[in-house]
Amino acid sequence: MSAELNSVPSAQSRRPPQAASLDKKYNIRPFKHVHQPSEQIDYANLDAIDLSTFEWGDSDEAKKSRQRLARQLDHSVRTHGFFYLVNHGVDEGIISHLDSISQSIFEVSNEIKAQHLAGSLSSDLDTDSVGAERGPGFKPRQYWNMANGVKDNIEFYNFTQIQHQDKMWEQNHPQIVKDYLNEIANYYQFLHFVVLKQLTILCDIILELPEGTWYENYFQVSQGDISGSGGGFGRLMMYYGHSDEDNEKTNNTWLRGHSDSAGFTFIASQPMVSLQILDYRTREWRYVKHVPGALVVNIGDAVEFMTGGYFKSTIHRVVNPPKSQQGHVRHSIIYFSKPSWVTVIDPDEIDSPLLHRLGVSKPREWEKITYYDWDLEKGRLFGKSKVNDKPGDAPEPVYIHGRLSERWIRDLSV
Ligand SMILES: O=C(O)CCC(=O)C(=O)O
Ligand SMILES: [Fe+2]
Repeated sequence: MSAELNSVPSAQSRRPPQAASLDKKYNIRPFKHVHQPSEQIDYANLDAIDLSTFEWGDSDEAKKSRQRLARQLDHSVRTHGFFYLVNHGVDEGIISHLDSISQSIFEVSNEIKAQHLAGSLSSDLDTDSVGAERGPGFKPRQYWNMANGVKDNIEFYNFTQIQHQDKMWEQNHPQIVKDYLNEIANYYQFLHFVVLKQLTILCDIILELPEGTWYENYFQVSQGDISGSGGGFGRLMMYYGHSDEDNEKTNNTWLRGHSDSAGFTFIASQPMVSLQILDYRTREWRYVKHVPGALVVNIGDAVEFMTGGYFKSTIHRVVNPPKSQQGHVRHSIIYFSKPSWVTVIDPDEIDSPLLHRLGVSKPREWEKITYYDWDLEKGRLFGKSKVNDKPGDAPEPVYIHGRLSERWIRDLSV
Protein backbone atom coordinates (compact mmCIF):
# COMPACT_ATOMS: atom_id res chain seq x y z
CA MET A 1 0.00 0.00 0.00
CA SER A 2 1.07 3.59 -0.54
CA ALA A 3 1.34 6.05 2.33
CA GLU A 4 -2.28 7.10 1.97
CA LEU A 5 -2.99 5.96 5.50
CA ASN A 6 -0.69 4.77 8.27
CA SER A 7 -2.10 1.28 8.02
CA VAL A 8 -4.15 -0.64 5.49
CA PRO A 9 -7.77 -0.74 6.64
CA SER A 10 -8.97 -4.23 7.38
CA ALA A 11 -12.40 -5.54 6.54
CA GLN A 12 -12.35 -8.23 9.19
CA SER A 13 -14.38 -7.99 12.38
CA ARG A 14 -11.86 -6.92 15.02
CA ARG A 15 -13.74 -5.05 17.69
CA PRO A 16 -12.11 -3.63 20.83
CA PRO A 17 -13.10 -5.08 24.25
CA GLN A 18 -15.17 -1.99 25.19
CA ALA A 19 -17.34 -2.52 22.09
CA ALA A 20 -19.91 -4.67 23.90
CA SER A 21 -20.70 -2.00 26.49
CA LEU A 22 -20.98 0.64 23.77
CA ASP A 23 -23.45 -1.56 21.90
CA LYS A 24 -25.45 -1.87 25.10
CA LYS A 25 -25.44 1.89 25.68
CA TYR A 26 -26.87 2.55 22.22
CA ASN A 27 -29.24 -0.43 22.11
CA ILE A 28 -27.42 -1.91 19.15
CA ARG A 29 -29.49 -4.88 17.94
CA PRO A 30 -29.93 -6.68 14.62
CA PHE A 31 -31.66 -4.67 11.91
CA LYS A 32 -34.46 -6.83 10.53
CA HIS A 33 -34.25 -6.80 6.77
CA VAL A 34 -37.35 -7.94 4.90
CA HIS A 35 -37.56 -11.58 3.67
CA GLN A 36 -36.95 -12.48 0.03
CA PRO A 37 -40.06 -11.80 -2.11
CA SER A 38 -42.44 -14.60 -3.06
CA GLU A 39 -43.27 -13.05 -6.46
CA GLN A 40 -41.49 -13.82 -9.75
CA ILE A 41 -39.41 -10.74 -10.56
CA ASP A 42 -38.04 -9.56 -13.88
CA TYR A 43 -34.44 -8.87 -12.87
CA ALA A 44 -31.64 -7.16 -14.79
CA ASN A 45 -29.02 -9.67 -15.87
CA LEU A 46 -25.98 -8.20 -14.14
CA ASP A 47 -22.51 -9.76 -14.09
CA ALA A 48 -20.77 -10.73 -10.87
CA ILE A 49 -17.07 -9.90 -10.76
CA ASP A 50 -15.29 -12.29 -8.38
CA LEU A 51 -12.52 -10.26 -6.77
CA SER A 52 -11.05 -13.33 -5.05
CA THR A 53 -9.64 -14.24 -8.48
CA PHE A 54 -7.79 -10.89 -8.72
CA GLU A 55 -4.09 -11.68 -8.32
CA TRP A 56 -1.52 -8.98 -7.61
CA GLY A 57 1.98 -9.19 -9.09
CA ASP A 58 3.88 -9.45 -12.35
CA SER A 59 3.65 -13.18 -13.07
CA ASP A 60 1.91 -14.18 -16.29
CA GLU A 61 -0.72 -15.96 -14.29
CA ALA A 62 -1.46 -12.87 -12.16
CA LYS A 63 -1.68 -10.63 -15.23
CA LYS A 64 -4.01 -13.11 -16.90
CA SER A 65 -6.27 -13.14 -13.83
CA ARG A 66 -6.67 -9.36 -14.06
CA GLN A 67 -7.19 -9.43 -17.83
CA ARG A 68 -9.94 -12.02 -17.41
CA LEU A 69 -11.73 -9.83 -14.89
CA ALA A 70 -11.24 -6.74 -17.06
CA ARG A 71 -12.93 -8.46 -20.00
CA GLN A 72 -15.91 -9.27 -17.80
CA LEU A 73 -16.01 -5.74 -16.40
CA ASP A 74 -15.79 -4.25 -19.89
CA HIS A 75 -19.12 -5.84 -20.76
CA SER A 76 -20.75 -4.52 -17.57
CA VAL A 77 -19.55 -0.94 -17.81
CA ARG A 78 -20.56 -0.60 -21.47
CA THR A 79 -24.02 -2.11 -21.07
CA HIS A 80 -25.83 -1.84 -17.73
CA GLY A 81 -23.34 0.39 -15.95
CA PHE A 82 -24.20 -1.78 -12.90
CA PHE A 83 -22.54 -5.00 -11.72
CA TYR A 84 -21.86 -7.01 -8.56
CA LEU A 85 -18.55 -7.39 -6.80
CA VAL A 86 -18.42 -10.67 -4.91
CA ASN A 87 -15.72 -12.07 -2.60
CA HIS A 88 -14.45 -8.50 -2.21
CA GLY A 89 -13.04 -9.08 1.26
CA VAL A 90 -15.68 -7.46 3.51
CA ASP A 91 -17.20 -9.89 6.03
CA GLU A 92 -20.99 -10.05 6.09
CA GLY A 93 -20.75 -9.51 9.87
CA ILE A 94 -19.25 -6.05 9.26
CA ILE A 95 -22.22 -5.04 7.11
CA SER A 96 -24.81 -6.36 9.53
CA HIS A 97 -23.17 -4.53 12.44
CA LEU A 98 -23.25 -1.33 10.37
CA ASP A 99 -26.96 -1.98 9.72
CA SER A 100 -27.47 -2.14 13.48
CA ILE A 101 -25.42 0.99 14.21
CA SER A 102 -27.32 2.86 11.55
CA GLN A 103 -30.66 1.79 13.02
CA SER A 104 -29.64 3.36 16.33
CA ILE A 105 -28.24 6.49 14.66
CA PHE A 106 -31.67 7.19 13.16
CA GLU A 107 -33.27 6.69 16.58
CA VAL A 108 -31.62 9.77 18.08
CA SER A 109 -34.08 12.51 19.02
CA ASN A 110 -35.38 15.08 16.53
CA GLU A 111 -33.60 17.70 18.59
CA ILE A 112 -30.23 16.05 17.98
CA LYS A 113 -31.04 15.52 14.32
CA ALA A 114 -31.84 19.23 14.00
CA GLN A 115 -28.42 20.08 15.41
CA HIS A 116 -26.69 17.91 12.81
CA LEU A 117 -28.44 18.70 9.55
CA ALA A 118 -26.61 17.99 6.30
CA GLY A 119 -28.30 20.97 4.65
CA SER A 120 -31.53 22.90 5.03
CA LEU A 121 -34.99 21.43 5.65
CA SER A 122 -36.07 21.60 2.01
CA SER A 123 -34.15 21.22 -1.25
CA ASP A 124 -35.99 24.25 -2.64
CA LEU A 125 -34.36 26.47 0.00
CA ASP A 126 -30.84 25.44 -0.93
CA THR A 127 -29.94 27.84 -3.68
CA ASP A 128 -26.31 28.46 -2.80
CA SER A 129 -25.22 25.89 -0.21
CA VAL A 130 -24.15 22.36 -1.11
CA GLY A 131 -27.50 21.07 0.20
CA ALA A 132 -28.30 17.91 2.15
CA GLU A 133 -27.15 15.79 -0.78
CA ARG A 134 -23.55 16.84 -0.20
CA GLY A 135 -23.23 18.11 3.38
CA PRO A 136 -22.34 15.98 6.45
CA GLY A 137 -25.13 14.85 8.78
CA PHE A 138 -28.85 14.12 8.51
CA LYS A 139 -31.13 14.72 5.55
CA PRO A 140 -34.63 14.93 7.03
CA ARG A 141 -37.72 13.37 5.49
CA GLN A 142 -39.83 15.62 3.24
CA TYR A 143 -36.73 17.30 1.81
CA TRP A 144 -37.20 16.52 -1.90
CA ASN A 145 -40.15 17.14 -4.18
CA MET A 146 -41.63 14.04 -5.73
CA ALA A 147 -44.49 14.05 -8.24
CA ASN A 148 -47.90 15.67 -7.60
CA GLY A 149 -46.90 17.60 -4.49
CA VAL A 150 -45.64 14.53 -2.58
CA LYS A 151 -42.38 14.85 -0.63
CA ASP A 152 -39.88 12.06 -0.06
CA ASN A 153 -39.99 9.83 3.02
CA ILE A 154 -36.29 9.02 3.25
CA GLU A 155 -33.76 9.90 5.91
CA PHE A 156 -30.05 9.62 5.40
CA TYR A 157 -26.81 10.44 7.16
CA ASN A 158 -23.79 11.57 5.13
CA PHE A 159 -20.17 11.05 6.16
CA THR A 160 -17.92 13.52 4.35
CA GLN A 161 -14.10 13.63 4.24
CA ILE A 162 -14.28 10.00 5.34
CA GLN A 163 -10.90 9.16 3.75
CA HIS A 164 -9.09 11.88 5.67
CA GLN A 165 -8.27 10.54 9.10
CA ASP A 166 -8.24 14.01 10.77
CA LYS A 167 -10.85 15.83 8.71
CA MET A 168 -13.57 13.24 9.29
CA TRP A 169 -13.46 14.06 13.01
CA GLU A 170 -13.85 17.78 12.35
CA GLN A 171 -17.41 17.32 11.02
CA ASN A 172 -20.25 18.09 13.41
CA HIS A 173 -21.21 14.51 14.38
CA PRO A 174 -23.57 13.50 17.22
CA GLN A 175 -22.05 11.43 20.01
CA ILE A 176 -23.28 8.07 18.71
CA VAL A 177 -21.62 8.74 15.36
CA LYS A 178 -18.39 9.80 17.08
CA ASP A 179 -18.44 6.62 19.13
CA TYR A 180 -18.72 4.46 16.01
CA LEU A 181 -16.84 6.66 13.54
CA ASN A 182 -13.74 4.48 13.45
CA GLU A 183 -15.77 1.38 12.67
CA ILE A 184 -17.84 3.14 10.01
CA ALA A 185 -14.79 4.79 8.43
CA ASN A 186 -12.93 1.51 8.40
CA TYR A 187 -15.56 0.06 6.07
CA TYR A 188 -15.54 3.04 3.73
CA GLN A 189 -11.75 3.21 3.77
CA PHE A 190 -11.45 -0.46 2.87
CA LEU A 191 -13.77 0.13 -0.09
CA HIS A 192 -11.65 3.02 -1.28
CA PHE A 193 -8.10 1.91 -0.53
CA VAL A 194 -8.49 -1.75 -1.41
CA VAL A 195 -11.61 -2.49 -3.49
CA LEU A 196 -11.66 0.71 -5.58
CA LYS A 197 -7.95 0.30 -6.24
CA GLN A 198 -8.55 -3.15 -7.73
CA LEU A 199 -11.53 -1.91 -9.72
CA THR A 200 -9.65 1.04 -11.23
CA ILE A 201 -6.77 -1.27 -12.23
CA LEU A 202 -9.32 -3.30 -14.21
CA CYS A 203 -10.52 -0.03 -15.79
CA ASP A 204 -6.91 0.77 -16.79
CA ILE A 205 -6.70 -2.61 -18.53
CA ILE A 206 -9.98 -1.95 -20.36
CA LEU A 207 -8.78 1.49 -21.46
CA GLU A 208 -5.31 0.12 -22.36
CA LEU A 209 -3.54 2.36 -19.87
CA PRO A 210 -0.67 1.29 -17.56
CA GLU A 211 -2.13 -0.38 -14.47
CA GLY A 212 -2.45 2.10 -11.62
CA THR A 213 -2.98 5.14 -13.88
CA TRP A 214 -6.55 5.90 -12.85
CA TYR A 215 -6.00 5.36 -9.16
CA GLU A 216 -2.81 7.42 -8.98
CA ASN A 217 -4.08 10.28 -11.13
CA TYR A 218 -7.67 10.61 -9.97
CA PHE A 219 -8.58 8.56 -6.88
CA GLN A 220 -5.49 8.49 -4.67
CA VAL A 221 -5.91 10.16 -1.30
CA SER A 222 -3.26 12.42 0.07
CA GLN A 223 -4.13 12.94 3.74
CA GLY A 224 -5.44 16.46 4.42
CA ASP A 225 -5.32 17.59 0.77
CA ILE A 226 -9.05 17.92 0.12
CA SER A 227 -9.04 19.51 -3.34
CA GLY A 228 -6.12 17.55 -4.80
CA SER A 229 -7.21 14.11 -3.48
CA GLY A 230 -9.65 11.56 -4.66
CA GLY A 231 -12.03 10.46 -1.94
CA GLY A 232 -15.69 9.91 -1.38
CA PHE A 233 -18.54 10.06 1.06
CA GLY A 234 -20.54 7.46 2.88
CA ARG A 235 -24.30 7.41 3.27
CA LEU A 236 -26.59 5.41 5.55
CA MET A 237 -30.10 5.55 4.15
CA MET A 238 -33.52 4.64 5.61
CA TYR A 239 -36.57 4.39 3.36
CA TYR A 240 -39.79 4.47 5.37
CA GLY A 241 -42.09 4.09 2.35
CA HIS A 242 -45.19 6.00 1.32
CA SER A 243 -48.89 5.70 2.10
CA ASP A 244 -50.99 3.98 -0.62
CA GLU A 245 -52.24 7.39 -1.66
CA ASP A 246 -48.74 8.83 -2.06
CA ASN A 247 -47.52 5.68 -3.83
CA GLU A 248 -50.27 6.25 -6.34
CA LYS A 249 -49.35 9.91 -6.80
CA THR A 250 -45.65 9.13 -7.28
CA ASN A 251 -46.15 6.04 -9.47
CA ASN A 252 -44.65 4.03 -6.57
CA THR A 253 -41.38 5.97 -6.67
CA TRP A 254 -39.56 6.47 -3.36
CA LEU A 255 -36.35 7.95 -4.78
CA ARG A 256 -36.55 9.66 -8.16
CA GLY A 257 -34.63 8.33 -11.16
CA HIS A 258 -31.15 9.85 -11.38
CA SER A 259 -27.57 9.04 -12.23
CA ASP A 260 -24.88 9.43 -9.58
CA SER A 261 -22.56 12.37 -10.04
CA ALA A 262 -19.29 10.86 -8.87
CA GLY A 263 -16.93 7.99 -9.69
CA PHE A 264 -18.03 4.50 -8.69
CA THR A 265 -20.88 3.91 -6.20
CA PHE A 266 -20.83 0.86 -3.90
CA ILE A 267 -24.15 -0.28 -2.39
CA ALA A 268 -24.21 -3.16 0.09
CA SER A 269 -26.76 -5.57 -1.42
CA GLN A 270 -29.92 -5.86 0.71
CA PRO A 271 -33.06 -7.98 0.19
CA MET A 272 -35.81 -5.42 -0.49
CA VAL A 273 -36.52 -5.57 -4.23
CA SER A 274 -36.75 -1.84 -4.89
CA LEU A 275 -33.70 -0.67 -6.80
CA GLN A 276 -34.38 -0.40 -10.52
CA ILE A 277 -32.13 0.54 -13.41
CA LEU A 278 -33.23 2.05 -16.71
CA ASP A 279 -31.92 0.04 -19.66
CA TYR A 280 -30.63 2.80 -21.94
CA ARG A 281 -31.28 0.75 -25.10
CA THR A 282 -34.74 -0.68 -24.41
CA ARG A 283 -35.78 2.17 -22.05
CA GLU A 284 -37.31 -0.38 -19.65
CA TRP A 285 -36.91 -0.49 -15.88
CA ARG A 286 -35.34 -3.67 -14.46
CA TYR A 287 -34.99 -4.66 -10.82
CA VAL A 288 -31.58 -5.29 -9.29
CA LYS A 289 -31.53 -8.71 -7.63
CA HIS A 290 -30.25 -9.15 -4.10
CA VAL A 291 -27.02 -11.14 -3.97
CA PRO A 292 -26.21 -11.81 -0.30
CA GLY A 293 -22.83 -10.40 0.69
CA ALA A 294 -22.27 -8.68 -2.67
CA LEU A 295 -21.59 -5.04 -3.41
CA VAL A 296 -23.80 -3.58 -6.10
CA VAL A 297 -21.54 -1.17 -7.99
CA ASN A 298 -22.52 1.47 -10.51
CA ILE A 299 -20.74 4.00 -12.68
CA GLY A 300 -21.17 7.69 -11.91
CA ASP A 301 -21.25 10.69 -14.25
CA ALA A 302 -17.61 11.68 -13.77
CA VAL A 303 -16.48 8.28 -15.06
CA GLU A 304 -18.98 8.36 -17.93
CA PHE A 305 -17.63 11.75 -19.02
CA MET A 306 -13.98 10.74 -18.59
CA THR A 307 -14.62 7.84 -20.96
CA GLY A 308 -16.71 9.90 -23.39
CA GLY A 309 -19.77 7.73 -22.71
CA TYR A 310 -18.00 4.36 -23.13
CA PHE A 311 -18.76 3.61 -19.45
CA LYS A 312 -22.47 4.20 -18.71
CA SER A 313 -23.70 6.21 -15.74
CA THR A 314 -27.10 4.56 -15.67
CA ILE A 315 -30.34 6.14 -14.46
CA HIS A 316 -31.67 4.27 -11.42
CA ARG A 317 -34.40 4.77 -8.83
CA VAL A 318 -35.92 3.17 -5.73
CA VAL A 319 -39.57 2.06 -5.80
CA ASN A 320 -42.20 0.46 -3.57
CA PRO A 321 -41.32 -3.28 -3.47
CA PRO A 322 -43.60 -6.16 -4.60
CA LYS A 323 -46.57 -6.96 -2.31
CA SER A 324 -44.89 -9.69 -0.27
CA GLN A 325 -42.23 -7.18 0.88
CA GLN A 326 -44.39 -4.16 1.57
CA GLY A 327 -44.68 -2.50 4.98
CA HIS A 328 -40.99 -2.78 5.92
CA VAL A 329 -38.26 -0.21 6.31
CA ARG A 330 -35.47 -0.43 3.73
CA HIS A 331 -31.92 0.27 4.80
CA SER A 332 -29.02 0.83 2.49
CA ILE A 333 -25.31 1.46 3.08
CA ILE A 334 -23.66 3.37 0.26
CA TYR A 335 -20.22 4.67 -0.64
CA PHE A 336 -19.82 7.27 -3.39
CA SER A 337 -16.18 7.30 -4.43
CA LYS A 338 -15.15 10.38 -6.33
CA PRO A 339 -12.19 11.59 -8.34
CA SER A 340 -10.31 14.65 -7.08
CA TRP A 341 -12.13 17.95 -7.53
CA VAL A 342 -9.48 19.10 -10.04
CA THR A 343 -9.98 16.14 -12.41
CA VAL A 344 -10.91 17.32 -15.89
CA ILE A 345 -13.88 15.15 -16.84
CA ASP A 346 -13.57 14.43 -20.52
CA PRO A 347 -11.89 11.71 -22.60
CA ASP A 348 -9.14 13.98 -23.96
CA GLU A 349 -7.79 14.14 -20.41
CA ILE A 350 -7.40 10.38 -19.92
CA ASP A 351 -5.74 9.74 -23.31
CA SER A 352 -6.85 6.12 -23.70
CA PRO A 353 -5.55 4.15 -26.72
CA LEU A 354 -8.86 2.23 -26.79
CA LEU A 355 -10.94 5.41 -26.92
CA HIS A 356 -8.65 6.94 -29.56
CA ARG A 357 -9.11 3.83 -31.71
CA LEU A 358 -12.89 4.06 -31.28
CA GLY A 359 -12.78 7.73 -32.26
CA VAL A 360 -14.12 8.86 -28.88
CA SER A 361 -13.10 12.40 -28.01
CA LYS A 362 -14.61 15.36 -26.17
CA PRO A 363 -17.80 16.45 -27.96
CA ARG A 364 -17.50 20.08 -29.04
CA GLU A 365 -20.51 21.16 -26.99
CA TRP A 366 -18.90 19.95 -23.73
CA GLU A 367 -17.08 22.74 -21.94
CA LYS A 368 -13.73 21.73 -20.45
CA ILE A 369 -14.70 21.41 -16.80
CA THR A 370 -13.47 19.77 -13.62
CA TYR A 371 -15.36 17.31 -11.49
CA TYR A 372 -15.90 20.15 -8.99
CA ASP A 373 -17.69 22.25 -11.63
CA TRP A 374 -19.98 19.35 -12.46
CA ASP A 375 -20.81 18.16 -8.97
CA LEU A 376 -21.58 21.61 -7.63
CA GLU A 377 -24.27 22.28 -10.22
CA LYS A 378 -25.68 18.77 -10.33
CA GLY A 379 -26.01 18.60 -6.53
CA ARG A 380 -28.14 21.73 -6.60
CA LEU A 381 -30.72 20.31 -9.00
CA PHE A 382 -31.86 17.04 -7.46
CA GLY A 383 -35.34 17.10 -5.94
CA LYS A 384 -35.99 20.76 -6.75
CA SER A 385 -39.58 21.54 -7.69
CA LYS A 386 -38.44 23.64 -10.66
CA VAL A 387 -37.08 20.52 -12.41
CA ASN A 388 -39.56 17.99 -11.01
CA ASP A 389 -42.95 19.66 -11.37
CA LYS A 390 -43.76 18.02 -14.66
CA PRO A 391 -45.59 14.86 -15.81
CA GLY A 392 -43.64 11.62 -16.25
CA ASP A 393 -40.65 10.12 -14.44
CA ALA A 394 -37.87 12.22 -15.94
CA PRO A 395 -37.04 15.69 -14.64
CA GLU A 396 -36.91 18.78 -16.84
CA PRO A 397 -33.82 18.45 -19.09
CA VAL A 398 -31.16 20.86 -17.83
CA TYR A 399 -27.70 21.38 -19.38
CA ILE A 400 -24.70 21.87 -17.14
CA HIS A 401 -21.59 23.09 -18.98
CA GLY A 402 -22.88 21.51 -22.21
CA ARG A 403 -23.84 18.16 -20.68
CA LEU A 404 -27.37 16.98 -19.83
CA SER A 405 -27.66 16.76 -16.06
CA GLU A 406 -29.75 13.54 -16.20
CA ARG A 407 -29.42 11.55 -19.39
CA TRP A 408 -32.67 9.62 -19.83
CA ILE A 409 -32.06 9.51 -23.55
CA ARG A 410 -28.59 8.58 -24.70
CA ASP A 411 -26.23 8.68 -27.59
CA LEU A 412 -25.91 5.02 -28.64
CA SER A 413 -22.65 5.44 -30.57
CA VAL A 414 -20.35 3.85 -27.97
O1 LIG B 1 -30.64 2.86 -1.85
C1 LIG B 1 -30.24 2.47 -2.94
O2 LIG B 1 -30.20 1.26 -3.22
C2 LIG B 1 -29.75 3.44 -3.98
C3 LIG B 1 -29.71 4.88 -3.53
C4 LIG B 1 -29.20 5.80 -4.58
O3 LIG B 1 -29.34 5.57 -5.75
C5 LIG B 1 -28.49 7.04 -4.21
O4 LIG B 1 -28.52 7.44 -3.03
O5 LIG B 1 -27.85 7.65 -5.10
FE1 LIG C 1 -27.93 6.75 -6.92
